[in-house]
Parts: sequence; C-alpha cells; structure tokens
Amino acid sequence: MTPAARVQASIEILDDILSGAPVEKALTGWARRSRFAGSKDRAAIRDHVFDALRCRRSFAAYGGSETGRGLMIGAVRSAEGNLADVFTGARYAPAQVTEAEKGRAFQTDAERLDIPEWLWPSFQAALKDEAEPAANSLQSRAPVHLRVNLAKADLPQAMQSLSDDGIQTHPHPACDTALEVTEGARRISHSQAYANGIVELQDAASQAVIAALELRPAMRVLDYCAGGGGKTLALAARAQDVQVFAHDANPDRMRDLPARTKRAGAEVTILTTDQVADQAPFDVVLIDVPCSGSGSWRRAPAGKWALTPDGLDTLTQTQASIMRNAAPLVAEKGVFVYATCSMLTAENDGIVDDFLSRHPSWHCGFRKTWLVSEGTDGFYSAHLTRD
Ligand SMILES: C[S@@+](CC[C@H](N)C(=O)[O-])C[C@H]1O[C@@H](n2cnc3c(N)ncnc32)[C@H](O)[C@@H]1O
Repeated sequence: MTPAARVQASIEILDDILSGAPVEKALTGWARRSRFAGSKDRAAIRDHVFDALRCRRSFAAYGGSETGRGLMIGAVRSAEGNLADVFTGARYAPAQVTEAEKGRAFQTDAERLDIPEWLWPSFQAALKDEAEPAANSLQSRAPVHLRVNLAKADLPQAMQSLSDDGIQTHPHPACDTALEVTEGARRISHSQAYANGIVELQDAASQAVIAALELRPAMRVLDYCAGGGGKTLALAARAQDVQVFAHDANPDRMRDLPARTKRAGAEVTILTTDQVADQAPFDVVLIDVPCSGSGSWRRAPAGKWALTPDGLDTLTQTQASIMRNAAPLVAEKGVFVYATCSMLTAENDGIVDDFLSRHPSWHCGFRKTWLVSEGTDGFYSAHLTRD
C-alpha cells in the first residue's frame, strides 16, 4: 500500500471508532476485509490510528472536524507535513483537501493538551506543575519496556540474548529489572528470550510497584486483582521462596496465567473467590484495582475519551469496596498494598485517605506516584500496616 492509501485506510477505521466501534474490533475488521494489506501496512495503519486517538482533540482542531478525515488532516498539519503529498485524490488515496477544511486555533489548554475538558481541573489539581508535561507525554507513543526474570538471567545476559535476535535495549532507571527497547520491538514475541521466559513485556513502573515491596522468605503473598498476572509473575520472580497466590473476581482474566507461570519457571497458586478467605491471612495483599487507566492512556488512548464523571465515580466506589473487602485478608502484622495505573487524586490518595479515616488502626507508611512524564506509565502505590 502507498503511504496515502494507508492514511485512507486509517480514516475509515477512525470513522468506525468514532461511531462507537471498539478500537481492536475496528482494526481487525478492516484487516479481515483487506487481505491485500501486508503486516507492515497493518502496523503503519495501527500507528496512525493510535496516534490520532491520543491526539483526538488537538488533531480535530488542526484538521477542522472530529471525523476520521479531520483527524488525519490534523495529524499531517500537526507534523508540519505536506497535505498535497498525501491527500492527492489518486486511486486509494484520500481526496484533496478543500478550502473549507481549515484548521482552527485551540480554544482551551485542555484541547491543546488532549485532555477531556471536564477532567482538566482534576488533572491539574492532582499533578500541579507536572500536569502539562504529563498531558504532553500522553500525546506520544509509550516506550516498550521489558521485565527481566532474574530467576532465569541477569540483565547483561538478557540484553545479549535479545540483541542476538535484533532487539536492542538499555536498562531503565525506574527498576533494576527493567529494560527499555530502543530497536526491534516488533521482534520481541518471536525472540528466544521471550520464548524461554527470560523477559516479559511490562512497563517499568509496574515493575517498580513490585520492587518497592519488602518480601521475606516464607511469606504468603496474595495478588487479589491479578488480571493477566503481570504483577503476580513479577512477585513470583522477585523472591523464589515466597508463596504467591493469584485471585481475580473475573477468573477468565487469569486464563493465560498458568502457561505464563510455567514459561517463567515460577509457582503460583490460583484461588477462586470461594477459596480466598479460607487461605487467609496473607503477609502481603496487593490490590491493583480497576481504574481509569489515566497513567496508561498512551497505550490505550480510547480510555481517555471514554471516561466520564459518572464512570470515574463508579470506579472510585469499586476501588473503595475492594479495599474494604480485601483488608480482612491481611495478617495482623501484614502489609496491605493499594495500586492503580492512574494519576488522579480521586483514585489514589482520595481512596487511601478515606479508608484510613474510617479504619483508624491502619497507617500508611509508603506512598508514591510514578509520573508518565518521567518515562514510565503513570502509577500510584500505597503500603498500609496496622498498629
Ligand atoms: C488493573 S487490573 C489488574 C492488572 C494486573 N494486576 C496486572 O498487573 O496485569 C484490575 C483487575 O481487578 C479485577 N477486579 C475487578 N473487581 C474486582 C473485585 N471486586 N475483586 C477482585 N478483583 C476485581 C478485574 O477483573 C481486573 O482484572
């Protein structure tokens, strides 16, 4: 496909998404209907679509309309490209840009920074001087990070194995298991290091949340909201002699966990909701609760536009309820770990402080926010203990 034909395909996919189709469904639906497209075409189109979704408001302003075509005109204008090179009107290319398709000046900071208007005041209140850098970071692609499974290899060994497969990396400062991929990211899933469980795809802040825990031999550690098990596996890899348990209210989310655990050479006991109370108490209970994902909107930009005030309210109620339900699972001298991949106060300090005010025997000894502007996903974690 020509570059212009890829833009035309992106316009069609974006129109599908703007009329309500989930992003992955729109992309795979297009790929299925377009067997002529090769893997490079599909990857380039995916990049166009995700770039446009990250910058949906600013590109719409640059492009003069919030349509697939408006967003792609905005993308070219924002990159200071030449519209006439892409919007040629030739076969398979988008039609030429008309006089009417003018861009306009940004009306608000939130529009310029691609944050929903209603959310910008809370975003600023939470992040203060970091609000604008964080919003800027969310407009760009996320770096690719790997977690080195120290149970199988050290960092230099992992880097060498990846390099042998054409993947270049360097250590990431957020965590001593983290590598940032600088070249060859698309080869990771076919690499020996990945197949042998030496590396896993995981953002450096997600790794740092686990590295911040003090684990001692023979501890029993529960990942209560395990999902796909990214943090479960990071826990299991960090300390071979702790007993790691995984639970999720939706067990289907953990379906790949047994295979991933095997590949990592780790041991994890999966618990159903009925079993979890019988297995209590645990020395560490991690609740990596469902959240807005505001810290990972670079990876999942549709979430930025899908969040509503009511949706945020529902999320905070869920977060508070999980915290209430999981607290009794923590051993008397145990640690209760709250985590989100959000940077919003309502989902972070707001939830923890409300819990502390209702449960005076609990104290918070550690709180940290990882900022998206510092090169990881945005993350938050707090460690609570009892008197
Ligand atoms: C942010 S995701 C977890 C991501 C995962 N820890 C990881 O690192 O890959 C939150 C998870 O919480 C689960 N969840 C939602 N409500 C829950 C509840 N009441 N109890 C336990 N898990 C719940 C969801 O199914 C989802 O998998």
